[in-house]
Amino acid sequence: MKMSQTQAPFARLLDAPVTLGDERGRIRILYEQGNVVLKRSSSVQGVFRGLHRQAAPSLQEKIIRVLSGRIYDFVTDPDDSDGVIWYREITPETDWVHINARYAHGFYALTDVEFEYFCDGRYDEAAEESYNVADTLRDALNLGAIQLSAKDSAGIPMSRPVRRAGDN
Ligand SMILES: Cc1cn([C@H]2C[C@H](O)[C@@H](COP(=O)(O)OP(=O)(O)O[C@H]3O[C@@H](C)C(=O)[C@@H](O)[C@H]3O)O2)c(=O)[nH]c1=O
Repeated sequence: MKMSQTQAPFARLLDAPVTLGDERGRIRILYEQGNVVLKRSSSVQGVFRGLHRQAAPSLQEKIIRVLSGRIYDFVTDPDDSDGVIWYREITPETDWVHINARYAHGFYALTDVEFEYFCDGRYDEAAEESYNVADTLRDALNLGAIQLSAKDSAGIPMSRPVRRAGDN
């Protein structure tokens, strides 16, 4: 990976080796070494990314945070037929949040948002499962317009109860 050494011995993340943009915003891969990847995505208000999960053996643990803006973050265990979709609000004041690899994960941008996430496990598009929960969330949370990518629109439709984490 290309690093600046202008203030050796400190290295700085230089031009991201991969920048992927679309109408929702962009993804930058800031660091990738072995199974460890650090990514940052920007999304405009109203974008929903997810729900995504990578199937075994391409499991992916994630540690996420919000750098600016606010999101509703969502997880559900697709293998639990009685499962619910859990959500919580995450802002820059929230600490890093761990997302277990068994969960399908996604978020809704309540404002324009910069989202950063560390993945233990490489990106494997062929192993990715995508669940479309847009209608479910629109009904449950009154979210208004939801902007999805074509890929996420084609995800498996999923309808489950939606619960705020911490509520029983
Ligand atoms: C995430 C990612 C995407 N891509 C490519 C695939 C595609 O052409 C383009 C956009 O990909 P996506 O639409 O899947 O990007 P995105 O919707 O931002 O996907 C992310 O969503 C959040 C909720 C997560 O939990 C992440 O793990 C990841 O799945 O970028 C990579 O090459 N590497 C990556 O690591």
